[in-house]
Formats: sequence, C-alpha cells, structure tokens
Amino acid sequence: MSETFTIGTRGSDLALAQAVSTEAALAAAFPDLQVVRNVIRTTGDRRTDVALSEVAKVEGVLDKGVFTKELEIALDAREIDLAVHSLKDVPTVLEDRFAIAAVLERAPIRDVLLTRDGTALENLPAGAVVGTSSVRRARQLQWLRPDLKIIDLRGNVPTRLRKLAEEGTYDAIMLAEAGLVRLGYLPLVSAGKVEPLAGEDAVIATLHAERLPEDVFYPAAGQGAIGFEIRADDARACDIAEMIGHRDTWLRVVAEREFLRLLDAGCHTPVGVYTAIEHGQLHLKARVFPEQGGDPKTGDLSACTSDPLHAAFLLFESLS
Ligand SMILES: NCc1[nH]cc(CCC(=O)O)c1CC(=O)O
Repeated sequence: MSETFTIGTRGSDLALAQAVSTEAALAAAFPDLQVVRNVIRTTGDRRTDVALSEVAKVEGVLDKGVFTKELEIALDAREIDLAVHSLKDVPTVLEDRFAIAAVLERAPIRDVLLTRDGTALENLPAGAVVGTSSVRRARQLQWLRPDLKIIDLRGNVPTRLRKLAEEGTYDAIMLAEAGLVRLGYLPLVSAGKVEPLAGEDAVIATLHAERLPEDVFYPAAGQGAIGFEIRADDARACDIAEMIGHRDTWLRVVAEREFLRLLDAGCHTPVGVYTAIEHGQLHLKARVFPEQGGDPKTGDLSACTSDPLHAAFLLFESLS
C-alpha cells in the first residue's frame, strides 16, 4: 500500500499525543502507508468560556458531541479517513454513516487527585475546594466526601494543572490518569500512592498525584481508550483500523458504552463504570447517580466475555 491515509485529530497536547500513538501503530502495521495528519478545531476547544455542561446547549450541538462534531464533518467531506478520539468523549450513539472501527490498547483507567502538597483524598480537610468539570467526578466526590466544595474547572490538561499550581482557587483537582501518562507527567505503571508529577514544566512538577483505585472512584465509560471513528461504508479504513485495534480493550469498551447507552446517559446522568477481563470472564461494576442527587444505584456482575452487549444488559437489569 503506498497511497495516503489521513487521520484527523484535535489540536490539544493530549489529542496530539493520541495522534502520535495512532501514527506509531499505523507505521508498525503498514510500513508503506503514507499517513497524513489533519488537525481540526472543535466546538469544545473553542468554548472554554462556559461550563462544559453548557457548551452543547449554547452551541446547539448534539449533547456530548462538542469534541467530536467537527471531526465528523471532516470525515463527511473526505478531508480525513479516520478520526482519533478520546473514546469517553464520543457519544454512545452515532449517526448511521459513522462507526467506531477499533480502539488502541487501553491506557490506565483511573482518576487522579492532584494537590500542591500531596494530601490524599481521605485527608483533605472539610471545606477543601476541588476543581472538576465532570458531573460524574463532582457527584461521586460529593457522595464520598459531602464536606468538600466542588467547583467548575475548564481548559486542557496543562492549563488545569497550572491553575492548581499557581492560583489559590483550588485545593485539589481531578483528572484522568491516562491523560497525565500520555503527556509524560506520570510514569505508565505505579501503585495508588501519592507521587510528584514530572515533565518539562517546573510549576507543574511541584504537584502531587494520587491514583484513585477504580473500586474507590469509578471511572467513566471508555476512559483511557483511544477510539477510531470512520465513515461506516469505508471498507479500507475499517480494514486499517481493525489491524491496529486491541481485542480485550474493544470488548471492555463495548460493554461500558452499551451500559451507558441503555441508561440513555447522553443526558447528564453521572455514571461511573469499569470492567476487567480475567479468565474469559468480563467483570463489570457501576455506580449510577440520580440526576437530582442522592445515593447511587450500583451493579456488580460477571458474564462471559464473548458477549459484551449482553453483559451490559445484565448489568443494567441488575442495578439496585
Ligand atoms: N473530557 C476530557 C478528556 N477526555 C479524555 C481525557 C483523558 C484521557 C482519557 O480518559 O482517555 C480527558 C481529560 C480528563 O478527563 O482528565
């Protein structure tokens, strides 16, 4: 194959890191394929002036599509053949002419609490201010620690880290471990302990991270996974994506996203869900918070890995 293949990505540091991983996987699988990168600005990148939960409303974008719509327009226009996404930002239901073709092997799925002084979540003093723009993180934090104060925090990952390091507004912020690993702030493998960040930025390197185990703080569906969206009728892109996809990650994220779809959580239902594969078994655990507040419904289920859609259905049915 010596023709070109164009991938589309957002322009944030995190998105570009994900594009680099994708290009590396493509280069390894298809040494002769000429891969071109097309960087695209999305509504979510443009509107950093309002809370993330408001962007879709003020922009008239389909909910949750604020980071993906412009990439779909580029797919439609054949300006790109494959869109590289953080899978957790991709709506669970796509228009018929698009499809998620595959996912790369997953990065860590955990959430991380970042502080200036290394205080762990359980030791944050009452009234401490935690910044996040995710309703899932906000509601779960409030449930675990009703004495904390949660306020909105926007911007890309380095911006958020700088806000914590330089301003007195936040005592802590929350981010995905996957993003911190991809940007080089945390090593790939480590225990749940509190450790300093690394990286070129001296201010950011003063911060400390606590990796919260997934059974303590439930991640988002698809967290840590890089997904490839293509035109559903593009057999070549489908073939190419398939070759760099990772099977176990695929089975897990299919289950997680199907569970979210069954809840119709495109709305603002805060949902934490995670999966693991062990000896042919798919393990699923979920916390679903009612929109109005209160305790979550929970689910904990194991099923055969061969049918992740059914496993998600069983998890959905078992919520109590
Ligand atoms: N919503 C923004 C977003 N989308 C993906 C990631 C991190 C990478 C990932 O979870 O795959 C982040 C930042 C964050 O949540 O900290």
